[in-house]
Amino acid sequence: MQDLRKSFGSTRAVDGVTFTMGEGRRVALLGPNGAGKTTTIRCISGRTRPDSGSITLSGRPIDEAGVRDGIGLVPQDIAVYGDLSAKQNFYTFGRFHGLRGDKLADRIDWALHWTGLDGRADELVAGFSGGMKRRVNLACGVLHRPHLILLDEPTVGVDPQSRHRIFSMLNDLNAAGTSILLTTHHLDEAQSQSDKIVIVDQGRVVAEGNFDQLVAQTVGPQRLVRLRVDQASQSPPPPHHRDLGSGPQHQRETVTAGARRFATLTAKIDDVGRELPGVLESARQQGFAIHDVEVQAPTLHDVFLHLTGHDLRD
Ligand SMILES: Nc1ncnc2c1ncn2[C@@H]1O[C@H](COP(=O)(O)OP(=O)(O)OP(=O)(O)O)[C@@H](O)[C@H]1O
Repeated sequence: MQDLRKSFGSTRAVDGVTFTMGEGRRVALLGPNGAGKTTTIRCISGRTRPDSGSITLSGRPIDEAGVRDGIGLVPQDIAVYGDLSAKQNFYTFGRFHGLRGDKLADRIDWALHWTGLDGRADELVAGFSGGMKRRVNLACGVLHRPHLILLDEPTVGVDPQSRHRIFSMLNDLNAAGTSILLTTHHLDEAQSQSDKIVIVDQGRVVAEGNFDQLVAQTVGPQRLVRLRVDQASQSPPPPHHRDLGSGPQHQRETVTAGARRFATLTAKIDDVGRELPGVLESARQQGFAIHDVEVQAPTLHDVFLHLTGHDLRD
């Protein structure tokens, strides 16, 4: 995708988006509400006409006859027929995708098996749970064996167990060579379900790469060390800033549990093996009894904040 642009009136929904995917890859478009993710997906699927820019699939312009046949779209809103059974939905969507005869019958069997709905094939979808409806929605978009699946927020409103199941289904397709482009505003989903993350904000790509590359490009390898210390022996209480020997550090909070007072001290270090012993020793020399140590690696949240200056949920 090269320099894709789309405005709605004065709103620049997509403002020059460029990225590549690669065959068989799993790419996550990560961004807050209104970042332009859905509009990007809709431009690829042909539901929205971009103002400018180019999209190619396996080297062919996406508007060329037949190219979009290799794409499967799974929309954010569940778009299946509640008054039809799972099997009837697969039959109907299979026909939309041009399947007929034995091929259609084979794919209906496959979809029922893939969604785990073999035993509920003839029940009306309206009576299904949210997670089951999502699975039917997913299968309806991929009945025709697309090379590329576009998934717009595939797990909105589903419980963690259903989420896990949906991603396991997608992993099966990806393992068989299908490329997957999904939009999400879940940091954990982007990190665990993709081998490349494209971070979008206000219609623009602000960074792309795998998680390690994004961390290296932004916050770097710095770890946050949290020491939970016992202040019972400290008299008078420690000042707010303490020298733990490495990086900036400060006293974060003091809590009282019975007669004991606990405080959390923090330090930032680059090399856990080399610097952590010094931090612990420094706290010990200052008279703190250490209860707990937590070392926190940079997260995608830190990366996003670093890049955009705001939280993903702002
Ligand atoms: N059909 C439309 N008419 C007018 N404005 C639109 C239309 N579609 C999208 N927009 C606007 O374009 C911007 C980008 O919207 P889009 O839905 O692409 O973002 P998104 O990242 O997918 O957000 P969400 O996570 O909320 O779905 C928003 O400001 C949105 O209000």
